[in-house]
Amino acid sequence: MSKGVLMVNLGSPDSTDPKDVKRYLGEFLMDERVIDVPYWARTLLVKGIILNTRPKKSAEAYQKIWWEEGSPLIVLSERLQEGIDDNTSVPIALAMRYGTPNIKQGLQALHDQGVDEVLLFPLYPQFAMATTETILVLAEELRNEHFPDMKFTTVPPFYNHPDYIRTLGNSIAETLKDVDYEHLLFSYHGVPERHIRKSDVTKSHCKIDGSCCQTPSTAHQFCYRHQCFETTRLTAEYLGLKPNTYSVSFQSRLGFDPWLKPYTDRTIERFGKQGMKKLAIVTPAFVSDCLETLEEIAMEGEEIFHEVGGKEFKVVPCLNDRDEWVKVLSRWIDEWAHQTPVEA
Ligand SMILES: C=CC1=C(C)c2cc3[nH]c(cc4nc(cc5[nH]c(cc1n2)c(C)c5CCC(=O)O)C(CCC(=O)O)=C4C)c(C)c3C=C
Ligand SMILES: [Fe+2]
Ligand SMILES: [Fe+2]
Repeated sequence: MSKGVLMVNLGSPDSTDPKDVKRYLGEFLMDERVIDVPYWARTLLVKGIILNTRPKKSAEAYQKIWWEEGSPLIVLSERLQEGIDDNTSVPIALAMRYGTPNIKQGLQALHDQGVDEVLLFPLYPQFAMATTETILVLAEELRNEHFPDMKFTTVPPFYNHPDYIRTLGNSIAETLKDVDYEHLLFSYHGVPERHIRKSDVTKSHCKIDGSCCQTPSTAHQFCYRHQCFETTRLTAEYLGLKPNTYSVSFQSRLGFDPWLKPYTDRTIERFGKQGMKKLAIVTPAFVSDCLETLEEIAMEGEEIFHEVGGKEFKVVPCLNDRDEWVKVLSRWIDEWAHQTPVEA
């Protein structure tokens, strides 16, 4: 068998034109694992309400962060792919869950190179129904329909992998080396609380309270909230952070349902109102900088902090194509590619 890798990230609109943003948001938000309500209700909500108002506002936000080469998320994912490509002989394709290049094109590119054993690599440290699961489900559907002879293996969420924690920790330490800060906020993309309950395989563990995510359970294999707390705990341990000098919050909520709390914008505001002057922020749910880090955190977040009296606001970049990260991922891929199959 011939092996290859399909790395998958979220995706971006093709341009900052509101029409392209609308097409992208339509594909994204009509995904039943993102807006997880019955089809008729999703259609009403997305096509009847959100797509009539949000594309213009989102397009303006994208215009603030767009690069000459295109969407930062896609450009940075491509740089990561190129870096890995230089470090391994295994064919690597890159795809986006929404927009282009899509997962079917990625699988086709590997198929055209003679690959019949694919390592599916969702570029998300923590599992979520709206990210990891939707990639794996779509890839499986495409395999059944178009690539029946392909074999899939999946990279599991790496939220607690020592290589990931070390790389994240080193990136934070390097960025904050000469920065005087009072608090480090770990801001993760939010999800509706309902998603956490839906992904609970025990159907009773996740209470979304002060203790469930710290109490051992098989539910944690699919608990985004637990995995965010673990990434934070392990990174803080690696960096030797003192208690009360760091905390967790969740950003980017959409709609009126309760999402994971505390919310990042309100946390930043509260810190400023309490008299904090110097805040540092890291966003470990994203491996590539994107709209949510470059605009929502680095621009809006800083503005909120300054409005309430904050002075210094330092954002740690995502791992992007950081040399140490490229080497870690190349090694993971090589280890998978060169392992000897277990004889039956
Ligand atoms: C950990 C990663 C992500 C999770 C979990 C996630 C859940 C989630 N997102 C939305 C709605 C939107 N997200 C948007 C942008 C966006 N989301 C992620 C990652 C996760 N989303 C990224 C990397 C990005 C940036 C994409 C880019 O092009 O840079 C947007 C679009 C922008 C906007 O209009 O604000 C929406 C909408 C939901 C509803 C959800 C879980 C249910
Ligand atoms: Fe999102
Ligand atoms: Fe939990």
